[in-house]
Amino acid sequence: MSDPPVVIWEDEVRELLTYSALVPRLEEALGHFSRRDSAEVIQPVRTTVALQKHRGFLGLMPTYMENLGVLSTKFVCFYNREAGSTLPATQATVVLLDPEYGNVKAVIDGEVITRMRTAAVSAISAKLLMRPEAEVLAILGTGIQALSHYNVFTEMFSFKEVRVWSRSKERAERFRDLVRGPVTLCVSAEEAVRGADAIVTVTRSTEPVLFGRWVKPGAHVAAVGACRPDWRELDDVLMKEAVVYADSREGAMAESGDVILSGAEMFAELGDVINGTKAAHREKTTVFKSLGMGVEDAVSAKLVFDQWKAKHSQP
Ligand SMILES: NC(=O)C1=CN([C@@H]2O[C@H](COP(=O)(O)OP(=O)(O)OC[C@H]3O[C@@H](n4cnc5c(N)ncnc54)[C@H](O)[C@@H]3O)[C@@H](O)[C@H]2O)C=CC1
Ligand SMILES: O=C(O)C1=NCCCC1
Repeated sequence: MSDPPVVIWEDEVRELLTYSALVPRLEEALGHFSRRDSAEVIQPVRTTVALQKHRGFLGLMPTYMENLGVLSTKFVCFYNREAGSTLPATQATVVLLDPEYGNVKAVIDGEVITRMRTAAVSAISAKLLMRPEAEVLAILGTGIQALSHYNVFTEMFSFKEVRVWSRSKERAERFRDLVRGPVTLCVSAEEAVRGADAIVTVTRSTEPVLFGRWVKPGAHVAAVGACRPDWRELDDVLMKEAVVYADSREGAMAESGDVILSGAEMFAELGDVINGTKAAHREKTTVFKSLGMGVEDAVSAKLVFDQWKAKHSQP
């Protein structure tokens, strides 16, 4: 009989996970994923089950990384909530299994993992694709992901200004009160992004909120929301003018309205750039379309579990 699984919940995950430990593991995982070597990664495109009555979806994200000895799946529910709803946009849990025996080793809160690994991957896209002299960051949206993106982008880069836009003045002010650092609140998305060197879109919008005509040539955009084939955050002009990168080519072709509906060509995966098989076009306007991948959750969960074991084996 195997031991019962350990349960590692939100406060403990927050304590165990740091961007400095997470970022190199995610870079390595993105590189492994793009090599398409089944001993390194088996990660099918997310399966989604519509929760029509609740305007949501259940996403199942199984992943096996043989060389790392990691078998996991994330269950993530995400919703297209009514405007003004205070219910969460996503809820997630990661289950870590023993690949040899098949038993569940740990059930881990997926909220902190989702917010930190998503923001960390956007920061990796900026590390690879943003101009090194970048001074101004703009964030569209002021929710959970906006906060984690603010945290990791200001930890990894030295921006002179961080601008933020929300449709609601109250939410923008709450965001300013929550962050540890300066932020300029903007009254429109256009005001926030005009002249910005890096732009992060982290809204629940299903229509474009960022338009190519506002974007400074050579800027880098990390587009994180709009994870359904008929949802948009970016307009056709931006998608067609930019060099487009994604976390997963298959994921973007199946799930990204910005990619599918614009007909934009996808140039490369981030992992291709990490592996040196595709160029990083820092000199051009670039879009990184993030959908989220199981490998990101798998290496994050392994890190949490390893740290948890180290902490609990201490005398
Ligand atoms: N790519 C990935 O790996 C992941 C993507 N996501 C996606 O990122 C987005 C943000 O997630 P959270 O920060 O957790 O959500 P949240 O609910 O905490 O924040 C959403 C933000 O979008 C704003 N918003 C809602 N509707 C809008 C509209 N029509 N126009 C402009 N702004 C609007 C809200 O005011 C809020 O500031 C969601 O679309 C979510 O599905 C979330 C997790 C992972
Ligand atoms: O990868 C994830 O986790 C998510 N991706 C898109 C929608 C919400 C969660």
